Amino acid sequence: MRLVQNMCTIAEYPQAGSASGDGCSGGSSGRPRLIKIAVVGASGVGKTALVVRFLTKRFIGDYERNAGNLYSRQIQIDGEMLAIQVQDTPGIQIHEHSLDCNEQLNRCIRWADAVVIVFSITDYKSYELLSHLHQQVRQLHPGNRVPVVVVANKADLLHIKEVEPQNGLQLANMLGCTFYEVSVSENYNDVFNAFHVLCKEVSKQQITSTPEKRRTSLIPRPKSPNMQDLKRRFKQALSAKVRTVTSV
Ligand SMILES: Nc1nc2c(ncn2[C@@H]2O[C@H](COP(=O)(O)OP(=O)(O)OP(=O)(O)O)[C@@H](O)[C@H]2O)c(=O)[nH]1
Repeated sequence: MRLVQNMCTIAEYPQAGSASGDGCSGGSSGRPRLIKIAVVGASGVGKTALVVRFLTKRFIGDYERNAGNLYSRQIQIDGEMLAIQVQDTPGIQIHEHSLDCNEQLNRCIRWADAVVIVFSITDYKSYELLSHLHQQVRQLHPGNRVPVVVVANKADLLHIKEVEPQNGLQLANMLGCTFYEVSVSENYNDVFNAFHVLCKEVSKQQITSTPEKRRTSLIPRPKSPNMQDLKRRFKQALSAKVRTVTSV
């Protein structure tokens, strides 16, 4: 990717959040809490453009094919400074009836606290991929409701649309995801709002789940059987048996 300013890749970025890397510390260490977002979708839907727009406010029309870069930015949400890491992922290849999710993509999804699934309204196949990707996210985060936002991009290209925006909204609702129709090229605010909503959701989850985790770890473990007691009872049982045998 070219011409990216005001951003740094993970290699340059100081590890925000936690040493444990669970993205939930901060607070006590004085560092901003870390929120990790993966952006996934078919090739050419505008994933890189979306990420760059969010991070720099700029639309840069021409990118090299993405190999999966990680970017970061700090934003303030509800008065709290958060460190956001955004993982741009390589475009997914669509096969006949299956999703070709390689290990790199799966790793990104597992790593993320939240996922943005992007499709383009000018590419029906990218829309069809949506439910497969959503399923993949749920499979890779079993028992954990990772927030997912569906972004229908290229809203400025209505004259060549292949997907009715209404269909995107309906499907997103069915999947329980927030939906945003955006034009990365023409509108920064919608892009920002999509990420903002997602960050808020993750932030809320982190805040509510952290004390829960702590409480769970404080619940006493069931005691292991007391060996002395077991031995005593065993001896008692044995001597009772011996008495029975002797008395016969
Ligand atoms: N008209 C229009 N073009 C867009 C918009 N967003 C992205 N594009 C263009 O779509 C093309 C693909 O954008 P990318 O951001 O490279 O798409 P990608 O999903 O990252 O593609 P891969 O790297 O192949 O996965 C580029 O030519 C962008 O300029 C948009 O909102 N409107």
